[in-house]
Amino acid sequence: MWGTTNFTFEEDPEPFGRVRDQNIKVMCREMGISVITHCTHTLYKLDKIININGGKAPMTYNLFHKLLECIEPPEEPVPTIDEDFLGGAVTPIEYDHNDIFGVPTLEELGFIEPNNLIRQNIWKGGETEALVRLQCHLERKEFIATYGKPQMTSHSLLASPTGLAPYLRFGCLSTRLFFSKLNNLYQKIRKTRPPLSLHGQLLWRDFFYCASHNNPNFDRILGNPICLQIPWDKNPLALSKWANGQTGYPLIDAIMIQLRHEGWIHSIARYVTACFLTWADLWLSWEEGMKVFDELLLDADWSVNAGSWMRYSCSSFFQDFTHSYNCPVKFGRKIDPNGDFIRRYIPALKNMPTQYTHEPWLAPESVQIAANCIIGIDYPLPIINHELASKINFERMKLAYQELSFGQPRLENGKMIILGSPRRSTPRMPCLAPQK
Ligand SMILES: Cc1cc2nc3c(=O)[nH]c(=O)nc-3n(C[C@H](O)[C@H](O)[C@H](O)COP(=O)(O)OP(=O)(O)OC[C@H]3O[C@@H](n4cnc5c(N)ncnc54)[C@H](O)[C@@H]3O)c2cc1C
Repeated sequence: MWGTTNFTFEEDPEPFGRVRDQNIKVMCREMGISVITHCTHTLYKLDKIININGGKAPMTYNLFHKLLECIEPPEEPVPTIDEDFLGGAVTPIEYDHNDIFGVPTLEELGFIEPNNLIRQNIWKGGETEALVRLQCHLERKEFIATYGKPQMTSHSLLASPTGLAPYLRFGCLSTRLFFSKLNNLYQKIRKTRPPLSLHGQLLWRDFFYCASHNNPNFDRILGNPICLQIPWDKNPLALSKWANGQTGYPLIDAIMIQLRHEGWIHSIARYVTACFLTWADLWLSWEEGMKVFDELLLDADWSVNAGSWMRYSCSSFFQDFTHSYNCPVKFGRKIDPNGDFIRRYIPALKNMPTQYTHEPWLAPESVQIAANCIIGIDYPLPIINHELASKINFERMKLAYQELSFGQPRLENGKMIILGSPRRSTPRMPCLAPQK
């Protein structure tokens, strides 16, 4: 951390220290500058977890969680401005500070906003904003106590004024501060347990950081030892339609337009669109989806993004979980029964009667004319037949797993479960359920 030129140098205890960091230290040493390193971006010292796991990163969240019991808890955060900021601790600045040092606007930087951009000033940058959000977040005690079983509505898909991921991503909010404040709160209220608790969500972040340790190919399929080499299709046109919200499936399109306009989408929205792009519908590579998220998400994070894409495309991190949001129409009706979310982001469907908002191609011609939205002209026809595609893809996935010696699939309560092969002692594979 750079603060003054008068640090005391401490040997870095990290065996996995990055070459860049080492180079900086060497450079500083040559210049007579001391450097002190702290583990701050993650909660835990990841090399310790890897060491006690025999030099390998744990590949399931359960194992990761167990290993945490064997190492010391995260350090307490150092006192920060948040202790005082409500009390009015203000750094004196010159009256013309903004003129001289202010951040230029997008226009001043030469970016022209597209006309159709629904830009909302949702994500105000900086630590002060992060701390206010954290405070609000913690005040929502009930939400925190029952986190993991939230009642989803279409409103839940909108950016929340207490969202924190972009602040963690840019270091405006310390993960240790977040964790420690949660700890304090959990001592007072009833809590859910990881992996579903908010605590558990933060640990997912550390889990993916840990899993990507020493794996430079973590964000790609080729050469990535932890990723199943599933033979995904290549279809640049379909990829572009997905990325630009033109698949003809309103829920998917509304989410992708929201992402493009606002730089954030809800966790479940990420999951739904990831499934659609990969195993549920388009059978395109998770790598491509990850690149789009990487470009558009404000909280885009190399480890968490790639890790999540691998997980939700059934390519890695196999553990018991059931895919249940893979049908955009069915899930769309459930979460957005009145079509409010869809109309917000797809003006072409504004006047489409609610019964057709999730399947506008089924609207009779007279309804389309009355709604001023001709499907195929004003809004695209569906890019794919979901029912057919999900059945075909399901067979392809079965084949891919079999060829990779990942055991025989079986049916349970209408959902397909693929058991990991004993040879690889892989935990149970995700349930792949082609939905009607
Ligand atoms: C395909 C896909 C891609 C994703 N890409 C990213 C990414 O690039 N960066 C990113 O931070 N998260 C990513 N996530 C995880 C998760 O969706 C976001 O962290 C979460 O939606 C952020 O919203 P929030 O600020 O309301 O966080 P909350 O739900 O309030 O959670 C608090 C914090 O916990 C962490 N967290 C929450 N859920 C997860 C999770 N499933 N995995 C790891 N950490 C989590 C985040 O740091 C987050 O800020 C991705 C998920 C999917 C399915």
